[in-house]
Order: sequence, then C-alpha cells, then structure tokens
Amino acid sequence: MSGSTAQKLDGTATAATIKAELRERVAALRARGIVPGLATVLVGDDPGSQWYVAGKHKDCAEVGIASIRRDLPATTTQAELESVIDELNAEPAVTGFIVQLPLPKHLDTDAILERVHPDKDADGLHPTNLGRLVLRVDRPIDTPLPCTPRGVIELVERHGLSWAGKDVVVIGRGVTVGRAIGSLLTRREYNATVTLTHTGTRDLGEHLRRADVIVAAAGVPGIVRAADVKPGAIVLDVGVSRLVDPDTGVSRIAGDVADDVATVASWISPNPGGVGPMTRALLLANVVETAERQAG
Ligand SMILES: Nc1nc2c(c(=O)[nH]1)N[C@@H](CN(C=O)c1ccc(C(=O)N[C@@H](CCC(=O)O)C(=O)O)cc1)CN2
Repeated sequence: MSGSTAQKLDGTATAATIKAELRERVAALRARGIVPGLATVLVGDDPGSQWYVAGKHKDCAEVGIASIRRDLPATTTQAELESVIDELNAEPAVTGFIVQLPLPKHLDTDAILERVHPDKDADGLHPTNLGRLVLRVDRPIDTPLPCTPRGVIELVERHGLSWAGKDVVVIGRGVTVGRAIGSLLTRREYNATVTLTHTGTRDLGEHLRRADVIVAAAGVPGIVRAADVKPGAIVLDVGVSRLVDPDTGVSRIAGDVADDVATVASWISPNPGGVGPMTRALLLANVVETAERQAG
C-alpha cells in the first residue's frame, strides 16, 4: 500500500506457527492411540463455502487430524440435515464437526447449530457453549470458543500487543464474530472495553474515531476509512465481500477497511492474509483441545 505506515498483523505466518504447535500436540495424542477427527457438513454449491471447506480438510491433513467430509445438495431438507448431524454426534471417530455457514435460506440455522452435540461443537457456536462463554466470568472456559473471535484475539497477542484497557469498537453483530467477541474481550484475562456497533448505530464514525482497536466485520467494502480512524489505532479487517470486475468477470476479495487506513493505523490485518487463516487455525485448535479433554 502506498504511504502505508502501519505494521502488518500477519495472519498467514501466525497461523503457520499455531499449526506447527498443534502438529506436536496431535502427535502426542496419536502416540497415546488417540486420533482427533474433524467432520465438515456442507450444504449446496456456493463456491466460497466449497473453498473454505476444502481448506479445512487440507489444514487437518497438515497437522495430522483425520477428516471426514459430508457434502449435501442444496435441496437437502431440514430433516435430512438433522439426521446427518445425529449420525456425526454418534460417530466415535469424529471428535468435533462444523456445519459450514451460511446455510441455504430454507434451512433453520439456529435449529441446526443447536442440534450439534455441545461436546462436538468444533465451531463453538452451540447455545450451550456460547452460554458458558457469557456465564463463566471468573473461571477458565473449558469448552470450544468461536474460531474467528479467537483468531482475532490471538493475532493481536502473538504480535506482542495487549488488549488490556483498550477501547475496542466492533462493527457487525453476526453470530460468527460480533456477538461473541465482546463476551471474550471483556473477560478479565483481556480486560478490554467493547462497543458493538451495527446497522442501527446512529453515528458509526463517532465510535470509530475514539477506538484504540477496530474489529470490522460488517461485510461492507471500505466502511472503515482513514478519516474515521484515530492515529495509532489497531485495525482488524474481518469482513469479506467478493467483487466481480464487470469487464473481466474476475472476482477479488474486498475487506471492510479502505486502503488509506494503513496511513494512520499502527497495526493492520491484511485481507486476505489476516484473520481468515487464523479462523482456520483456531478451528484446528478447538478440535485438538476437545480431543485432549476427552483423553483426560
Ligand atoms: N461454520 C462456519 N461457517 C463460517 C465460518 C466459521 O467460522 N464457521 N466463517 C466464515 C468462513 N470461513 C470459515 O468457515 C473462512 C473464511 C475465510 C478464510 C480465509 O482463510 N480466507 C482467506 C482468503 C480466501 C480467499 O481467497 O477466498 C484469507 O483471509 O486470507 C477461512 C475460513 C463463514 N462461514
């Protein structure tokens, strides 16, 4: 980026480090006869979701986690999907599994997430696990946590930065990021102060301009502009939009953060190459930790 002064929060390199650590923990489990296994459930043929799911299986192979793939047609009914989930809940080779989101519109996502057994919820999105995150204020959480919020937190900490005392403004109230990140960051071990903004927020710029850290997960390209960022702020770009060039038909990823933000921020996560790879790495961490808990 021209005129960029911000340092890079390198998700690709950090995820590689986390995967190397996990490879050792998986080897230790395997030495005890325990093989962690991740299953994925994909409904429909959305190219983005197919790419993400393929990446999850590649990651598993890299660290030694066994993986099972269940791809279902877009016409799958609620009852058919629930029966696949029941099978995976009962399958001993599956330590944990995920249902790739978003699901086709005719399916009830909340009911599906609730159908996954909480002990096998590799995404940390089951109501019981999200409830534990909210309720267990003063003791460690020994259940899976949502992967993207975990990835955001680790990306910052593994670059030697602290969350303590920071004013954090999150944009977007979606289930995979916005709703959980405030519950995590306000825990004593992080001690941040969090404002969750959304489409009903009256003056987003006013919130952004006083933020020490911005976590942008709106899915609106360029919603965070340099004029709305405090000099020296840390900016995490989580939003993903796919823009198609009308002339060439070639698509590219556009994040929520405009290019000029790199001239005022102190640290910025690129997109791609920032929070996305961390989301993938922390999914593996959830599976390994679940296997370690099951092993006792
Ligand atoms: N069940 C879930 N569904 C979805 C989740 C989730 O955590 N659980 N998050 C997203 C998609 N996602 C993982 O599933 C995901 C998104 C992005 C990346 C990633 O590595 N992106 C790359 C760029 C990819 C590209 O070029 O297209 C990057 O940021 O560098 C990984 C996983 C929604 N659904």
